[in-house]
Amino acid sequence: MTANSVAAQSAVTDGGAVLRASGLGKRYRGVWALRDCSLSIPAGRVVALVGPNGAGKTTLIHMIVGLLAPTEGEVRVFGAATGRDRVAFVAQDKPLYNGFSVAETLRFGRTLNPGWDDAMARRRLADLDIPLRRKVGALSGGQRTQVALTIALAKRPDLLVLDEPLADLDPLARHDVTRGLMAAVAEHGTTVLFSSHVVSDLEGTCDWLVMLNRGRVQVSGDLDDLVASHRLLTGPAEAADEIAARLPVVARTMSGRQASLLVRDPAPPIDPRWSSHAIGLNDLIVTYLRDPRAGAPRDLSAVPAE
Ligand SMILES: Nc1ncnc2c1ncn2[C@@H]1O[C@H](COP(=O)(O)OP(=O)(O)OP(=O)(O)O)[C@@H](O)[C@H]1O
Repeated sequence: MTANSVAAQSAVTDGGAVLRASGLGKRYRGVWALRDCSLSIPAGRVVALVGPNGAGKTTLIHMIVGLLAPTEGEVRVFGAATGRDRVAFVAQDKPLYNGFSVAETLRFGRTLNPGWDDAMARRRLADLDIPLRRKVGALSGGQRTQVALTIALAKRPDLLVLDEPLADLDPLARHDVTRGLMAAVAEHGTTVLFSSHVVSDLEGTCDWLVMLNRGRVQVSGDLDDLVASHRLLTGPAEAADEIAARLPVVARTMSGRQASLLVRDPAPPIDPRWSSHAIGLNDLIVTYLRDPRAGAPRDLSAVPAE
């Protein structure tokens, strides 16, 4: 059995999860950057990892791709704790050789990666009007991102991990990048995990959401399930405590005699003085991120535990 077929076998035996973290934690000089991180990601998803600055996103990503060793717990990728040959990673600063031309960068990639798809890489760069002769150091920030992303895609990975790929892109380029990611998933079943602050770009792009806040997982789950499982309840402020005692309240805001409660898995019927509304993705994310204590550290994953 080859290494790849062992890994593929492992992916199947890991309950269909491409990635599974259990009690994962990282401490830097006595301070926890990430703690008690347990989650699993099914294959073929586009996963958005969101969280405020310093939430632990890069730390989690670096442990996933094998650049950092956990202080506690473990993360398994395709069922294995080590070995990341089916993973491509684009780091936040998109490290490329400035002195190389784009063509030389592609040649370098082809030399290093046995499964390299050169035709796709050239086609993609031509579609993006990025000249192969241009030195990488002379490209714009957005063009560098596109070159780094093209190299990652040309490796034909089963898991593509990107740390803030959208940060230095204009709205059109962000759209192109997210469309490219979705096409990779559709064509090759690649699982994509990317961190982002650009919450407005997530809708219509990702279908799985992981929210980190102050080193803890607030939420991890299917995007549609998450949106459907939350409701915004509005009603008289004096009855808010009574509702909060019965239902899992994620966040509450008071305005005069009116209270608004974001509730997870609300069990009807509720007090008839209260009304219940659906909540959009952006409002849901912002509400969680505003309160680091919101949301029990719980995995909504559909992937069964081992
Ligand atoms: N090498 C390091 N040494 C010490 N502390 C670190 C180190 N790397 C990260 N940290 C700390 O760990 C915490 C999480 O950092 P991390 O870079 O993972 O967050 P992030 O969510 O990616 O942030 P951002 O959105 O700003 O990129 C922060 O408090 C950060 O200061």
